[in-house]
Amino acid sequence: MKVALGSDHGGYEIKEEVKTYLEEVGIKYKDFGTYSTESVDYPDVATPVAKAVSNEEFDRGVLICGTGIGMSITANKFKGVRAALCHDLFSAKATRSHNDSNVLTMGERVIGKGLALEIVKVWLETEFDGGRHLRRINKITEVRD
Ligand SMILES: O=C(CO)[C@H](O)[C@H](O)[C@H](O)COP(=O)(O)O
Repeated sequence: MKVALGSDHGGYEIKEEVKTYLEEVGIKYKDFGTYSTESVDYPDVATPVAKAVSNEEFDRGVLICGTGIGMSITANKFKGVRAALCHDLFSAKATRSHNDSNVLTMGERVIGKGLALEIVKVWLETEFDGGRHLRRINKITEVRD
């Protein structure tokens, strides 16, 4: 599995923790920035990460900002991206088994690094259940406004 990782300044500290975790468990990743706590605009980071998942260069994406909301809104504009904002373990597990989410977003101003790492772990480890959930995901793919 290859993970595309990114944050704005509001999610920088947790992004660095996630990198350490991925290294410890031997999961390949690319850090798309940001590389300091200097202020940046979250769409500028969410875009290359979501593109890398959309074009299947990477299997999954993890995006962190202050709330996780801006990252989620941006990432979900990309074809084939199912970004899920998760701040609890139940949602992190359910969004993998039911939604086959391929991008996880979190907010560093909402949760601490301990919970964030637990969320990343369960989200990376949980498989998609398929079945009725696949039918629903296919409907999402086909939705046009
Ligand atoms: O995207 C966000 C909100 O949806 C993030 O929380 C950003 O990190 C936040 O908006 C950044 O705010 P700042 O006041 O510029 O640090």
